[in-house]
Amino acid sequence: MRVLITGAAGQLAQALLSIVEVAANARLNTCSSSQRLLLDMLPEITECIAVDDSVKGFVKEQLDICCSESIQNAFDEFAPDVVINCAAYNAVDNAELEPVKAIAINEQGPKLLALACKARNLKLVHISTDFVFDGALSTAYTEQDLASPLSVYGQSKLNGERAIAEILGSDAMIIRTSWLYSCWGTNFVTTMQRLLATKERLAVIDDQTGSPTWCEALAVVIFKLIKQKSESEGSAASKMPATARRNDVASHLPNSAELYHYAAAESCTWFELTKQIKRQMYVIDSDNCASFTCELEPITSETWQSWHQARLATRPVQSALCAVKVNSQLMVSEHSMLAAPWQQQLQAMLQYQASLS
Ligand SMILES: NC(=O)C1=CN([C@@H]2O[C@H](COP(=O)(O)OP(=O)(O)OC[C@H]3O[C@@H](n4cnc5c(N)ncnc54)[C@H](OP(=O)(O)O)[C@@H]3O)[C@@H](O)[C@H]2O)C=CC1
Ligand SMILES: Cc1cn([C@H]2C[C@H](O)[C@@H](COP(=O)(O)OP(=O)(O)O[C@H]3O[C@@H](C)C(=O)[C@@H](O)[C@H]3O)O2)c(=O)[nH]c1=O
Repeated sequence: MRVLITGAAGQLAQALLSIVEVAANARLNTCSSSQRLLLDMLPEITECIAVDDSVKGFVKEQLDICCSESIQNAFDEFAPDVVINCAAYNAVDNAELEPVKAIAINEQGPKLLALACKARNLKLVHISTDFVFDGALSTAYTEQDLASPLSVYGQSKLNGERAIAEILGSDAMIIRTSWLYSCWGTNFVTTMQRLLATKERLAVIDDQTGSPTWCEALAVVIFKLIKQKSESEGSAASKMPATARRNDVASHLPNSAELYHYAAAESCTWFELTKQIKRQMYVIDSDNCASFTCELEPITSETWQSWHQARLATRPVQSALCAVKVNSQLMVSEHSMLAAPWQQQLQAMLQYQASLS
C-alpha cells in the first residue's frame, strides 16, 4: 500500500513517519536504542505497517492542500492508495482574527483533497478535533454526540469533516483527537517543559478538561485502522467489523463516512497536566531538574482572558473523547499503551524524548 501524508512538517505527520522508520529498522534489526524503547512501549508498530507499505510525507511547499494543481502534481508523483491529511490551521486564537485563512486550510483544503481522492478512487484519512464540541456534556464525548463548535477553529474543522464525508462517503475515515503532544515540534507539553525550566511562577488554566494524547499512540491507531480497512475490503463484507459498517447517525456526517474518536484514557485540566509534566521531568532527570524553582498557580479561563488584549477563542470547558469504539474495533488490549490513561502516555513520551537527547 502507498500512503501519502500531507502537512509532513507537523508533529502528527512526524510521529507517523517516525514509526514507519522504526518498523523498517525493526525488520532489519537496526533499531537505535531510542527506537527499541519506542517499540517496547508500542509493540503494535511492527504489525500495523506492512513490509511492502511505502509511506511518504509531503510538506506544504511540496503539496499545498489549498491548491488543486499542487495536489494533482503530488498525486501524479507518488500515486498513493491512501492519503492521510495532517495539514491544518491549528492556531485556535489566531483563527478568530483570520477566519478566512483558517477556513481555507481546515475546510476548503480538505474539500479539494477529497475531490482529488474521489477522482482517483483513493481513501482519505482526515484528522479532526475535540473542539467541534461545546463542552456542555459532563462525560467523554462519543461519536454519537452532537457537534456544536464554539470557535472559528472548531467550526472550520467540523465543516472540513462534513465536506469530506459528503464527497467520499465510506472512502473517508475521520479521526477526532485531542490535546496532542509529541517530542516533534511545539505543543503544550514542550512549551511547559521550556517554561518550567526558566520561570519562577507559571499560571495555568484549571477549568478546562480534556484528554491529552501522545502523537505516537495516535499514529499507531491510524495505521491500524488503515490496515484493517484494507483487509476488510479484501474479504467478504460479512467479515467486516460491525462498527466499521455503521454510520454514526447522530454525528450528522453525511453518507457513510467512518468516524472515530481516539484519545488517551481519562482526562485532566491544563493545570493538572502541567503538574504531571513537572513531576515526570523530575523522575526522569532529577539532576537537571533539581534547580527548577517554578511554582504552579491554577487560574480560571476568565483570568487568562483578562491578561490578553485580544479576544481569545472560546474553548469547551470539557472535551474529553471516548475511545471505546476504536479501541474495541481494533481489539486493543487493556494493557496496551494505546488504551492507557494520559499520565502513562505522557510518561512514555517524556522517556522517549529523553532517550533521543
Ligand atoms: N495539535 C493539537 O493539539 C491537535 C490537533 N488536531 C488535529 O490533528 C492534525 C495534526 O495536527 P498537528 O500535527 O498538531 O499540527 P501541526 O500544526 O503540527 O502541523 C500542521 C502542518 O500543516 C501544515 N500546513 C498548513 N497549511 C497547509 C497547506 N495549505 N497545505 C499543506 N500543509 C499545510 C503546517 O505548515 P506551516 O506550519 O508551515 O503552516 C504544519 O506543518 C490537524 O488536523 C489538527 O487539527 C486535533 C486535536 C488536537
Ligand atoms: C502557555 C500557557 C497556556 N495556558 C493555557 C492556554 C490554553 O487555553 C491552554 C492550552 O494551550 P494551547 O496553546 O496548547 O492551546 P489550545 O489551542 O487550547 O489547544 C488546542 O489546540 C487545538 C489545535 C486542538 O485541536 C485542541 O485539541 C487543543 O489541543 O493552556 C496557560 O494557562 N498558561 C500558560 O502559561
